Amino acid sequence: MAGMNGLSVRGLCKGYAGRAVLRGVSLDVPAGERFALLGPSGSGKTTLLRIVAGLDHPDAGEVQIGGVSLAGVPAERRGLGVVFQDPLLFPHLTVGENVGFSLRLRGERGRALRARVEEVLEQVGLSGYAARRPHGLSGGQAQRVALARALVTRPRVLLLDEPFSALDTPLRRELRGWLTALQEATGTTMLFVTHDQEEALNVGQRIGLLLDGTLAQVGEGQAFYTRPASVTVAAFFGGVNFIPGEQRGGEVRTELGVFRVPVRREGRVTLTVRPEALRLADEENAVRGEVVASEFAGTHRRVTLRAGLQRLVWHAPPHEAVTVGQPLTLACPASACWTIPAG
Ligand SMILES: Nc1ncnc2c1ncn2[C@@H]1O[C@H](COP(=O)(O)OP(=O)(O)OP(=O)(O)O)[C@@H](O)[C@H]1O
Repeated sequence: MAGMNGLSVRGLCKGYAGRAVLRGVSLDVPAGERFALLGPSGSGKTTLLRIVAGLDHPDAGEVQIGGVSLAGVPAERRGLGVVFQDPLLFPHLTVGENVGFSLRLRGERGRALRARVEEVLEQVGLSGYAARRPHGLSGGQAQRVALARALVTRPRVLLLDEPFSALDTPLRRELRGWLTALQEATGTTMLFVTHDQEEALNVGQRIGLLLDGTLAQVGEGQAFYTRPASVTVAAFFGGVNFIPGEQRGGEVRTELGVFRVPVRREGRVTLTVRPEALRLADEENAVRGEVVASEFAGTHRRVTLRAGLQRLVWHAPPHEAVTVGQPLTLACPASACWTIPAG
């Protein structure tokens, strides 16, 4: 039970013209949580959001809020607020009229309506903007008006589909911080769709990674780096070191030697260690090899070590003096190692 305003998605399937886009997606977003749905272009994020919003119908599965199915409930009666990448404001209406639009549709008028509109405009940092027209607004302001319009009816769940993708990076960062604070103030359950990892990590208290219509992993941001569920997930988050091995308990036997790891398993595995976690040291889990590449990459130096048939990538400090051809010993701290069951 996800609480009164918790969102649940159960076994959602959707295809277009015989091509599966969602292949049985189940997801629980507890009441009051900010959940980021992350995935590359075409992974099915928008399709999932549109089904939750009631703008599209699933082939199978259902959506629930507070444990109650929304099957057959039209979009406008689902108690949702939706924000898209395009703010979609009515150009001929004022900011206040845009924000109050859905309240008017519900028959609200007069002072109560104006007071509620002013209240949400203040929440999004635009008090005093009610009489303005949309055309004079900046991109960030227009998107905040769209958010005010979504919040004005006090939705049970707020859905956002790439709301900041059209804006430049500094503004995007600012709006994210501001959205997070706003969500904390209102306690609204939030599903935030993005293709941007940094944005997902920033906004989401938890993240769901959607790959090819399937949730590849759901959890806290850090787990995608330190405890990836698959090689694909690890690679999506910039993992590059994958070493086949045979695990017994907390040790993995590989071509590069025996590694101590913080997870116990038995059988064939892929050992992975983050490139930024390697250390220039000769200690536990050390790998000796020869540098075959050393490239300055701005925030770090990308060093490739060859050891036997394996390659290990290390993100060294940017000004570390490492040259091609030199021997090098790198330690893989046990706490930074992880294993993924093979096959
Ligand atoms: N109405 C539709 N008719 C046919 N195909 C569709 C329709 N809607 C989506 N698709 C296809 O479904 C796949 C998933 O689309 P979706 O928009 O859900 O992905 P996405 O993860 O949101 O990607 P993007 O970030 O590019 O929007 C795409 O291949 C898309 O072409």
